[in-house]
Amino acid sequence: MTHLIAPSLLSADFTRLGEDIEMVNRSEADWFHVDVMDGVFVPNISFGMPVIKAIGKIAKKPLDVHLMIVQPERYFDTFRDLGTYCLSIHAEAVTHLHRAVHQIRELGMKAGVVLNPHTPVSVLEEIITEIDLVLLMSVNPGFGGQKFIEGTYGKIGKLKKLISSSGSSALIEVDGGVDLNNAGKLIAAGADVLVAGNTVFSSADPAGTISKLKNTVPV
Ligand SMILES: O=C(CO)[C@H](O)[C@H](O)COP(=O)(O)O
Ligand SMILES: [Fe+2]
Repeated sequence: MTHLIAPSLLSADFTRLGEDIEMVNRSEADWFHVDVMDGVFVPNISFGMPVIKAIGKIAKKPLDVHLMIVQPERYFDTFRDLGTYCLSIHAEAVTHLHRAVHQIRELGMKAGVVLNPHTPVSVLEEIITEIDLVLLMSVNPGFGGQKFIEGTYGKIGKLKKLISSSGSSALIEVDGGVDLNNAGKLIAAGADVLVAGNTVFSSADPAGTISKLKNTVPV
């Protein structure tokens, strides 16, 4: 499978969000990455249901929702109703991860588990065959435009080993500080999905940058 690109709307220009969404619709991007922050799990608040509802009305590509909230189980139904394709929850935010991922799948969504930079891949050992995606944070969550953590390459390698040795078909997504310099190395390490916020939306040619990310070759 060729890698997928998921532009993060966190870095979009909210005064012209509709235009930025239309740009992504027309671009070579595969998914919309939607970052939901509650000011408790992470030290920032992003946007909530009315904004996501508006995004869903015009987005023509699947919504890849990254929940950075405590007790995410409270909102699984709501995110399904908002048209979420893949719902990712932090391993650090739930006590009963197994129950939570099954609830997500039973609602008809793909289930993703997110790991903060300090959380080892080994926490997924007993659940890797029951999830659709692992989202590795390559920055500490909460803000766009942060510096990529270099240890992520090694973590992707460990995750790849766990996935292949278990027979899991989970995708590996990398989120935070992804740019045109590290994309090729991330794909070579085994990343299937690259999230990019600042790199896309602060560029002079966002659609062109998405195209460059999409056509990046492993190095
Ligand atoms: O989850 C996130 C932050 O918590 C964002 O998806 C991520 O930071 C993307 O932004 P950038 O590419 O600018 O780093
Ligand atoms: Fe994210």
